[in-house]
Amino acid sequence: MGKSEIAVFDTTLRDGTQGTGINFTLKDKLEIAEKLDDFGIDYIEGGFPLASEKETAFFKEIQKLNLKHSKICAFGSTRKPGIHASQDAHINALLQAETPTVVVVGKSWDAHASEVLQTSLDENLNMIHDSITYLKSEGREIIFDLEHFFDGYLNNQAYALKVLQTASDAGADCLVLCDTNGGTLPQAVIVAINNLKTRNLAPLGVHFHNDTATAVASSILAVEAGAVHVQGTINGWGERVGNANLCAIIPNLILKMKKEVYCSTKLKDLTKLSRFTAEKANIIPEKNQAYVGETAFTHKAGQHADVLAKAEHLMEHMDSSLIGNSRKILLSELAGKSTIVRKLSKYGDFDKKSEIVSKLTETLKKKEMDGYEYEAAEASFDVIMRKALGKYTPLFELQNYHIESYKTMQSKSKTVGRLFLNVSGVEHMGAAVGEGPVDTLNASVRDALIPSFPFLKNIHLSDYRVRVLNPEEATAAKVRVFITFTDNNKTWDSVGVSENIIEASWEALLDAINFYYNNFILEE
Ligand SMILES: CC(=O)SCCNC(=O)CCNC(=O)[C@H](O)C(C)(C)COP(=O)(O)OP(=O)(O)OC[C@H]1O[C@@H](n2cnc3c(N)ncnc32)[C@H](O)[C@@H]1OP(=O)(O)O
Ligand SMILES: CC(=O)C(=O)O
Repeated sequence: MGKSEIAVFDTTLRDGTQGTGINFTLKDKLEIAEKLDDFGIDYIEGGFPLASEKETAFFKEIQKLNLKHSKICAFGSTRKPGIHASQDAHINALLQAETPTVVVVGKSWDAHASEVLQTSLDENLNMIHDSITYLKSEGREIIFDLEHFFDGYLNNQAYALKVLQTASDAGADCLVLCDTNGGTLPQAVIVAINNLKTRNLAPLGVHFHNDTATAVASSILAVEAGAVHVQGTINGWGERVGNANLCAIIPNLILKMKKEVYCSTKLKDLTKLSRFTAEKANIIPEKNQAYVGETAFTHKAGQHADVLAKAEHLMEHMDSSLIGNSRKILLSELAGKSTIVRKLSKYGDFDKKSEIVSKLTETLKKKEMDGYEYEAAEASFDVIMRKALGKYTPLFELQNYHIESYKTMQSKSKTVGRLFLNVSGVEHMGAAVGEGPVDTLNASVRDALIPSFPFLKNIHLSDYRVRVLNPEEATAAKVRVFITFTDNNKTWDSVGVSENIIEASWEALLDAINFYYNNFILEE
């Protein structure tokens, strides 16, 4: 592990869970904390112990895990007005969490002290001072979050500075300037931080929300201006539109700014960490997230694929493997010959002058004109390439299919199907009753062929999507059907287009089965 010049503070388990739709079970929280520790995050804010029994339980259970590096922090407010810190429920909950570090959040915008806490500005300072000194006397490291610091600084600079000085004098180990409402632009952040440089204060940290889509920018500029502690969440989740995204901040610090950060030796696990956390939150990760998103190194334009073929360092800002991501080149109407050469490379060496490359490029453009889309259906294009190369062996030929849907007053609709297939001159018949035509076709093929081709038992349809291409044609409109198949290990996608949804589905089904048959059965 590297040394730490900048401390990375993760609040996925606290502020992250303030994001809409982000809910973790206790087990999820513990598993995420373990992954954050493996990755080398310096501080993990585990939650708000006063908020619920689950939060309290987290702090008990996490002690049993013997984390290697991360310091677990409990989060809570300063004491209430007019009482001693030792009598305050928040402060006691923080102590009972038994974490080495506690995060105390206090008001630094005068209007919040008077209108929300409904106390005097002096009493707010006392609350901050007492809470910190009391927790320090109990042996805790204190990270003091100055809630609404940048708005406070704008509205009553003298008071915001008094809050900073009070917390620092009380012994806070780090003063975190928070943009709680997320409305501050990076230039204002820099002005404020530069103005603090001449003061004798504890080290500074920052915590940004992303309401102006500048949270990451503000975080890295703040580090440039002298902040030594940066807070954020995995995947940028958090209250309202989210927090600064650590999946962008961490590689920015390490790769672009050459800062020494403890987790630098684990950087290649960043994409995995992002996806693991998304899985725990049961959220499909944003594909276009910087660095770790599925499309962060995906190229669609033909000219870009051409550059990658000639000089890959000229078309990507970094080597995607450094953060555990990978490059993809998409097939589409925007592709050129370079993209086809790359796709054909699994079948041999071709160059842009090969006749087959021109032919396949034309086929691709024409098929896309006709409504096919291969970007998310590469199995169908693989079948096209194999046909062009003479490397395609169909599992069967269709003689005919017959599909009939019926519904009675008493029952919901059912579809009955029967088909005849020809396999090397032998006729196979299959029949099934299914929920709808695609289900029935799929089941009929399996009924006909599983006795001779048991591999079909191991693959199944996992997703089916339909898009109407020209809705103005009403019931005569063309539809595009995408099918995803899986063998529970790999997945592959195919596409079919027709005015008839059954025919479009059949086409996609054929490609999906034949893709697998040619690539994984015949060639195994
Ligand atoms: C910027 C941030 O993200 S801060 C983190 C906020 N996180 C959360 O609120 C999530 C967890 N919160 C909870 O479970 C609950 O809100 C609790 C348990 C903390 C408090 O619940 P309740 O006691 O019912 O209070 P409620 O949520 O209605 O109001 C918040 C109280 O905290 C007080 N408060 C807010 N900030 C501070 C502060 N820095 N110091 C002291 N008190 C504070 C408010 O004045 C209000 O007190 P009041 O009830 O005396 O008016
Ligand atoms: C502390 C915190 O979460 C905030 O001010 O946004």
